[in-house]
Amino acid sequence: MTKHILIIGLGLIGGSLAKALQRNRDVHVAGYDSSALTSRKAFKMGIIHSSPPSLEQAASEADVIIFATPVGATIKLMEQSKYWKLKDDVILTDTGSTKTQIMEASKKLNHLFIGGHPMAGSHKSGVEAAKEVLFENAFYILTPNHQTDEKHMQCLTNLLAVTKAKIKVLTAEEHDHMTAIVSHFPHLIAASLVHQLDHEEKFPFTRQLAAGGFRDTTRIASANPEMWRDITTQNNVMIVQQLENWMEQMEELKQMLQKNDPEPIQEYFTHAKMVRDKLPISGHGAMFSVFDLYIDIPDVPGVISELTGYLAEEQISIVNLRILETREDVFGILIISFQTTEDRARAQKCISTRTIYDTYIS
Ligand SMILES: NC(=O)c1ccc[n+]([C@@H]2O[C@H](COP(=O)([O-])OP(=O)(O)OC[C@H]3O[C@@H](n4cnc5c(N)ncnc54)[C@H](O)[C@@H]3O)[C@@H](O)[C@H]2O)c1
Ligand SMILES: O=C(O)C(=O)C[C@]1(C(=O)O)C=C[C@@H](O)C=C1
Repeated sequence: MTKHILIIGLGLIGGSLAKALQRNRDVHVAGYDSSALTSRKAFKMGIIHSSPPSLEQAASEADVIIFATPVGATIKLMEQSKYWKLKDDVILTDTGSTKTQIMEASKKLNHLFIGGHPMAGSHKSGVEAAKEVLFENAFYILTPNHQTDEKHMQCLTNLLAVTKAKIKVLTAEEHDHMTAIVSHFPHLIAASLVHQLDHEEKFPFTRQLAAGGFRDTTRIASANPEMWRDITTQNNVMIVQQLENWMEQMEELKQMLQKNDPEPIQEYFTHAKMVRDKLPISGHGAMFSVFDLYIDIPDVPGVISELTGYLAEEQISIVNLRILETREDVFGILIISFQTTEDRARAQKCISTRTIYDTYIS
């Protein structure tokens, strides 16, 4: 029997989920967005099967409703859902980056709610950025509440299986504690690093020098400000706690730097490198939204079109392309990003067999 899914909010996450859920032939994916243009685009792009004009009507036909809206809007929609005529055993769920306030709001609902958060994403937003493979190998956190039973949990897990994400069950508090450390607070650090450029008046050229290091560290600062406003205000206590821990550590770091003893300074970097190098790299997850291939290229005209031409011939799609450094007579590094590890492996093989350029994965 066809399962009717309604996704509310057709941006990066709602659109990606819609695409992935369509892999299952037995589901009908209806999509609703407060922007009529977005709903229309999603329908035209084939991301959703139908674009119902009335949210309440669509909700009444759904077996599963997924709120994929910014977390502030999600809480308001959850409130409204109390007045919708829903099927008795409908499952309500969300994709929000915070969980405590959403799970608190779920207690007032008349229907079953299971919190959700796919730990994969990007600094890009909007339906155009939606990718069917976004959640593959990433953790997908579920936060059941007191009403959740095994049957409904299994039902949602089965539905999400096509995303190829790894389901992990946590409490809302565990979720918000951990995401404050690995997702929310890093976002503030990235934004604060970018703000440092505003204070640099002596050498305006500094911005032009922002190369690999600065760009890599601050990529996430390009994400949707409204989404991050909502995340920061909802998980505020955990984030402030994290900031306090960080400031204590920065004080220790400052003291170490003032002593300027090379040994502990190297140890500081060594320990960070060791922990960073051991982080799991198998999925998109919190760490990777794209997969980079590094290629040593000579600084000669036409080399980039030569390489992209080979990839095009073998139908390997690229997501991004950038050069780290090129000087005359010196090899520069071309970084080509791919959507999946499979694409990257095919590209590496293609370039290694067709050229003499060295390729490597960082
Ligand atoms: N971007 C990420 O990396 C990421 C990753 C995992 C989870 N999330 C979470 O998923 C949710 C969606 O994030 P996104 O990146 O897809 O955002 P997005 O900005 O790409 O899309 C959000 C969509 O929701 C729509 N919307 C806003 N208010 C609405 C309302 N009241 N009714 C209907 N539609 C409404 C917007 O028009 C937009 O199309 C957020 O809660 C976010 O915290 C984001
Ligand atoms: O990769 C990115 O650009 C992201 O910021 C994705 C990221 C994260 O912090 O890891 C952002 C917010 C989400 O709730 C989950 C994933």
